[in-house]
Amino acid sequence: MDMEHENHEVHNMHNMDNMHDMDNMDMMNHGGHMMHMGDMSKKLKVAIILMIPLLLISPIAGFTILKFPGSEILQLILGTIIFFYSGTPFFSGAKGELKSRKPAMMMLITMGITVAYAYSVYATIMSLNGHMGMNFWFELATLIVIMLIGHLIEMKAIMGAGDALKDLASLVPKKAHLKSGKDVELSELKVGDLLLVKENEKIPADGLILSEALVDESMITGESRAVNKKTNDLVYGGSLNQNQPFEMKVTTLGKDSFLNQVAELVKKAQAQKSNLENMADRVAGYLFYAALIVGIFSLVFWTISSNFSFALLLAVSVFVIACPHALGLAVPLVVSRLTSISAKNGLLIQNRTSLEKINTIKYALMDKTGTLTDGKFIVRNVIDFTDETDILQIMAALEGSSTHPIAQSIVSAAKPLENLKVEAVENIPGVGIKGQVNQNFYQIVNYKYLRENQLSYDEQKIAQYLDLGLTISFLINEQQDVLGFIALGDSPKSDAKAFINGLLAQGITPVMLTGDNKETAQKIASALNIPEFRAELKPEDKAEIVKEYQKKAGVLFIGDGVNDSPALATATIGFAIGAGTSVAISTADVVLVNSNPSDVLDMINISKRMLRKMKQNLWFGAGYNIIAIPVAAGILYPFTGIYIDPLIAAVLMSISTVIVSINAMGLRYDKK
Ligand SMILES: Nc1ncnc2c1ncn2[C@@H]1O[C@H](COP(=O)(O)OP(=O)(O)OP(=O)(O)O)[C@@H](O)[C@H]1O
Ligand SMILES: [Cu+]
Ligand SMILES: [Mg+2]
Repeated sequence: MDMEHENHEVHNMHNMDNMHDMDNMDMMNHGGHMMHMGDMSKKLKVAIILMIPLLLISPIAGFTILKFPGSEILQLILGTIIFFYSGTPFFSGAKGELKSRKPAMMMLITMGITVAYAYSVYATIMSLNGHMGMNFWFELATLIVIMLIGHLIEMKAIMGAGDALKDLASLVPKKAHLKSGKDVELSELKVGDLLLVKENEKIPADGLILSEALVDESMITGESRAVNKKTNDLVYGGSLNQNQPFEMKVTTLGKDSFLNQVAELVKKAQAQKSNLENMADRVAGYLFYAALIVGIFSLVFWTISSNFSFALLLAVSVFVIACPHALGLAVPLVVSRLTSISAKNGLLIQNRTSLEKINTIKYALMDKTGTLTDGKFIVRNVIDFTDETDILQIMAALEGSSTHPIAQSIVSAAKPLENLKVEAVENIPGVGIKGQVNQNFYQIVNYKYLRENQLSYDEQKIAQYLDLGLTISFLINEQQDVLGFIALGDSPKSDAKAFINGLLAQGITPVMLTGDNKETAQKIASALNIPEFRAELKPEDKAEIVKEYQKKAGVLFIGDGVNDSPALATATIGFAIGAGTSVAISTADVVLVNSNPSDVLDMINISKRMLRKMKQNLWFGAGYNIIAIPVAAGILYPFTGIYIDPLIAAVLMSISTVIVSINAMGLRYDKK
């Protein structure tokens, strides 16, 4: 690896803080506008300072506190400065919206303040020429002030909700101690460096530990227990060394580090747009046109039936109150909460949009080996029909390169291999493995293969192992003679039963799908109380069965193996076991970091709450306008005398976004 490249990656890691800010910018970028918080607060301060003299010299409800020659010119000057200086965030926002041909909230605000400004200039010129008229200078100033405050509050709210990434970034310490005694910046670290990690310090990078230590990884994996690390175990940058100093060797840095990958996932999950969100965007677009039409209509109507300046006032209110901020934030705010809550519960969301389908779920299809069982097979018995060969040796030789859990247990049960020559090894999906050992061709096959190919075998000898619910792997030669078999077993995970019961309690039917034999499947199913199961499946069968169930309702799939990936991709929501194969992990919607199937129950509950919050927010964000726009247009005025001043309209608009963000923050979840 060339050094420059590597340094660049490390640099990326350091920039995680910036990355976080950029993310928020993206969110604020809804209608194509971008605002800077610091800039905005300066513009707000200027507007507030100029607003005070304006308050004294402007007519408010027909009464002016201070009147002196030239005071009208002064109003014009102050108002113009406020409009052109403090109003710019809205203008540039509107420009962006026009460019992307999606007129929305910034356009509405710009229309509102521009109408108010133009009319005030006109009224001031008229009154200088002796015509009396009402002007909006004070309204204009307060409107801009409140809009700026509203948007500042809202930006802060988003930042608060989006803290997940910042929390992750702050986990990594700034410096690392080299074993040689020197302290270096993280950016100077290289793969292979030996580091010293002191007691109660954060681990600076991913690497192999060279002694023993107790490490708290809760901030990364969500696992609350401290993990006892032994020599050559992996430790992750960002976790906490709890008891004694240790040395470690750096293995991964920067972009490839575990923490950075988590951060990337969080970022991706937040950037995805779901159906609900696209709907919100569309409604926000419609609101612009609705406000435009209603605004113009009320302008014409009230000019005819009342007077022009009252008509203008109401038109401005309509534009301002319709600003669909609450709508635009309804979903993103809930999403930021979702990602951080889930991460704390050991759930990594890779594709959150599928979680919105949670209420359709009626079936949970799951794999057996590695998902419900721990996938650590133990060889129980080796039955060798031959005299001249050691079948365990041959089988271990064939399995040497396989990642299948059965393969790994056979390899570890065998004595260290003698000089066997292993060639042309090939997996037989759903069956086993084949290849040559010392020039002789062999296959490892399962029980199903034996029956389907009608090989002769001693049924009696097998029956007792099947009764025990063991998995059996047979060794056959080129002539398809059965040379012997190995009976293996693994045991259910400790929380598998709680998981199944949890699903049943939620009205979700668990179904086990396995490549293993029927007898083993039956044993596990009845031990765990699983009502339906299918066994002896080929890898492609699992996805087909998922489709079959999907005709009836939404389907969850939980799996770990290569043979589970098609099903994971097909399912409505796919969950991969964190300790599973990388293929399974990359196709899943959610990764169970702690490899406990029962964490799926947490995700179900969190998703349901998330969906409820999103819907509440969308209804509120859209519903508020159904009432607010007509009232702002003066519909109540003829009967009750009630109308909405632009100032009040701006306050209501801000309050509506605050309500939406408070509601989103209310998304909480505590594991029972
Ligand atoms: N490398 C292998 N060595 C021995 N047997 C194998 C091997 N690969 C597959 N098999 C046989 O094929 C069957 C199906 O394998 P597959 O990987 O599809 O499912 P599985 O991992 O056993 O079970 P599950 O689907 O529950 O995870 C296994 O039960 C086993 O009998
Ligand atoms: Cu707004
Ligand atoms: Mg499996």
